[in-house]
Amino acid sequence: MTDTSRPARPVILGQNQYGKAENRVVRITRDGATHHIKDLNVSVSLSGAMDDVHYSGSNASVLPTDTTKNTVYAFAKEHGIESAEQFGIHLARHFVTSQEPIHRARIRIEEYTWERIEVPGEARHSFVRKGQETRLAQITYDGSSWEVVSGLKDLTVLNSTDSEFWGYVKDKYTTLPEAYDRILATDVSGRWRFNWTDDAQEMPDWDASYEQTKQHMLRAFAETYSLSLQQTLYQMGSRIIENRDEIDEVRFSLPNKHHFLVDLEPFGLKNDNEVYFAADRPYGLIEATVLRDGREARIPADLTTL
Ligand SMILES: O=c1[nH]c(=O)c2[nH]c(=O)[nH]c2[nH]1
Repeated sequence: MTDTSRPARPVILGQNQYGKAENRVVRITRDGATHHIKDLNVSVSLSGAMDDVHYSGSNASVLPTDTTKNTVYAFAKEHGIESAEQFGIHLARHFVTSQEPIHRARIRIEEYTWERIEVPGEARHSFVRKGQETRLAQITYDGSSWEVVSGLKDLTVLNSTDSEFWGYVKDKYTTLPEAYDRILATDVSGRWRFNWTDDAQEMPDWDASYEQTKQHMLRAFAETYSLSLQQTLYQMGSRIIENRDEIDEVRFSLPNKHHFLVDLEPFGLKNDNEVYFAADRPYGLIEATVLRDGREARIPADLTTL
């Protein structure tokens, strides 16, 4: 019998996934006059037995992307948003266990944080957007095992000393002067993968883990006497692996935000490492994975895809 669901052409369908991207959901929880806010951007991506819709246009296995959007909002009401990771786990489990054709769900979440504006009196419902980093989470579930990768982006940090860069390769195109006291600045983009993969394991405390991981990263940045951004990156990653048992892999993408000393000689002034030109481009881009020994690297090299 010929299989009419697949066209008799030397063409086959490859990897495919679908869902609703960037569902912006804001959940207010009221505790009397004190309100709490969670502000997420949730992207749902589902895959499984989806050949027919591509080959023949049969939608019999397709849960509409519109429904996946509605599910995000309904779950925000029904389950609340305890943490980005917990919310993503609820959603991923729901899609895989409630729809037979869906074999894998990937939920990506960006979280924007708000800080309470403290005012005299009773009112506790005003917030100011925290200008710091965006928190990230990606949850993937295939019906038996979990992969949780958390992270952050746009966390801007700067050391005004304790950074050098010298002893590098010099060829006929090298003009960079060696630096024995420079500014080191970067916008941290980092991801870390948890070794929680199974419902039988005790689940990490996602919020506590995030805060501690961020603190280790920042402290390592501040405490490392840096001979290169590469060395600082490794210190940041290894500090996390050494201190957080629940994390097996960390990947960073760190732009080297160059600060060049301005030549003030034309004005008869000496620049004693005080006045810099903050260049926005080009920038060095330093990227690496730091891994618990014996574990597999799974975070993609290009963090812009995660
Ligand atoms: O920390 C640095 N690493 C480099 O690889 C590099 N290259 C460069 O020009 N400046 C720097 N700084």
